[in-house]
Amino acid sequence: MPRCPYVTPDIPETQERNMSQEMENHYREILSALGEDPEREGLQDTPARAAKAMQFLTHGYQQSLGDIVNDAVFSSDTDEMVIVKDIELYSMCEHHMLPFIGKCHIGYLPRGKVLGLSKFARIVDMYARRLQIQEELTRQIANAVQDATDARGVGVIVEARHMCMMMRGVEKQNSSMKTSVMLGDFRDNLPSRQEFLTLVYN
Ligand SMILES: Nc1nc2c(ncn2[C@@H]2O[C@H](COP(=O)(O)OP(=O)(O)OP(=O)(O)O)[C@@H](O)[C@H]2O)c(=O)[nH]1
Ligand SMILES: [Zn+2]
Repeated sequence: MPRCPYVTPDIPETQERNMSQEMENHYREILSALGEDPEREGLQDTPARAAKAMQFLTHGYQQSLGDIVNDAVFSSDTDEMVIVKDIELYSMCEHHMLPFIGKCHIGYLPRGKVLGLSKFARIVDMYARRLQIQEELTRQIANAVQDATDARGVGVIVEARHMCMMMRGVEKQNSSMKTSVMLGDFRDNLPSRQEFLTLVYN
């Protein structure tokens, strides 16, 4: 798959142009299918803009865990729980390709090493900027933190509101979805799980 201009400046320019051009053509066809005139003044640049926006919204496909962690794993004697909460996320569900928007809380119990603070947000973004359902997003984030840190336990909670439930379908404006994944001590050890929930919600 061609790589994305937002993440990898070193990709061949022709590949980048091909992906943009292909998307642009499809957006033009969608506009025609809607009964619109893609050549009218207000829409002339829309296919190109929409293609660029879609490439940005899905740029996680062009990233890998190794790239974003980038060796920012540091030796540490800390063995107490670390929490990073309220990491905002913007994603799109794989069913409707409509946005779901919310936040993510991550906790882990280090085992000899800690992960650079910004990397938690980068991990969230990498998976959020791909198509999936919220449950899978939560699991992918948890597994990535586990892989990067070799922690004794990892907990991840995602809270989000889905546009496919709000703007269309059942049109419920006030419901939100909360998903969690607990690994290691967070799953097996009740006090650790409770400490995580207390630190996140109090
Ligand atoms: N579990 C889960 N479901 C999701 C997520 N995002 C969207 N959905 C649901 O995916 C389902 C798709 O159902 P379908 O019946 O195939 O599609 P639909 O006719 O568009 O469904 P409605 O949304 O009920 O109109 C819907 O119930 C959505 O609410 C998600 O992240 N997790
Ligand atoms: Zn959806």
